[in-house]
Amino acid sequence: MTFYKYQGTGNDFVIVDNRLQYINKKDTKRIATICDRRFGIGADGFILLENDKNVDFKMVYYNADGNESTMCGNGGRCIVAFAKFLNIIENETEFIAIDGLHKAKIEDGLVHLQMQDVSEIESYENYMFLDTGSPHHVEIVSGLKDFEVKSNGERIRNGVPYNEAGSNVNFVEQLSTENFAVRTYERGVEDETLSCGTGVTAVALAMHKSGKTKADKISLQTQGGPLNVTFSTNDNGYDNIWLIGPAEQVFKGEIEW
Ligand SMILES: N[C@@H](CCC[C@H](N)C(=O)O)C(=O)O
Repeated sequence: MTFYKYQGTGNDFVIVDNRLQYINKKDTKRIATICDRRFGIGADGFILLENDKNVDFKMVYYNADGNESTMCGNGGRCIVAFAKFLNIIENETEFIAIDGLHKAKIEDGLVHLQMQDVSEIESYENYMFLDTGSPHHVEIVSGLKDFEVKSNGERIRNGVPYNEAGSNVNFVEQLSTENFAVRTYERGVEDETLSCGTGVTAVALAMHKSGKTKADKISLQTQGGPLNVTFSTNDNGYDNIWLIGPAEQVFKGEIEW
């Protein structure tokens, strides 16, 4: 099996062209081993590019634990770069993922991915919760650089109200009016990753909703580099939401499936 490795601000993925449907998608153990950093290739997630009748392609996303999961924003940006590499698309596309249709474009070397509209943002005393294709807990902390992301993220992800289904957990520090630093504990990786696309999208909307910023173009500094999120507001919430950043092929290889 030929695989490709991509990274988007350090969130890394093994991507396979499965248009001929030769991957056994139920083999959770095999997918988890491929993502294992010591016994496999190593990745935060595994992505299949498949054919779709109506749009350019279909994205199927698995977390590093081998289970199919909800939307991955950085993975979405990486699969757009992969589709261009395979000559399936030029610089604009429409594809389908688990949360629905996504438009995307490649401009000035950056992949712009349109995310689903968001109407519900829950606000609590210490945190906010919203779904940007994947579920995200957003919490402001001070001293983010030295914050214990893994232990706090693990406790929140497994605790009330998320329990077994879990949530991704984002810790945020405001750097300036429209610039925020973010560190994310990812469900399904069960650790901090260097970046999370649906996570920074959730942070941008939560910071706007809570009045921490009035900007509709927000910069997010992840451990793996900068991302931008732009959006419009409407009576119901947020639409025209775009996640913007780099996506790079880092190598290709062959393994036995
Ligand atoms: N890395 C992701 C999010 C992937 C899904 C997540 N781990 C979950 O299970 O919700 C991103 O870039 O959005």
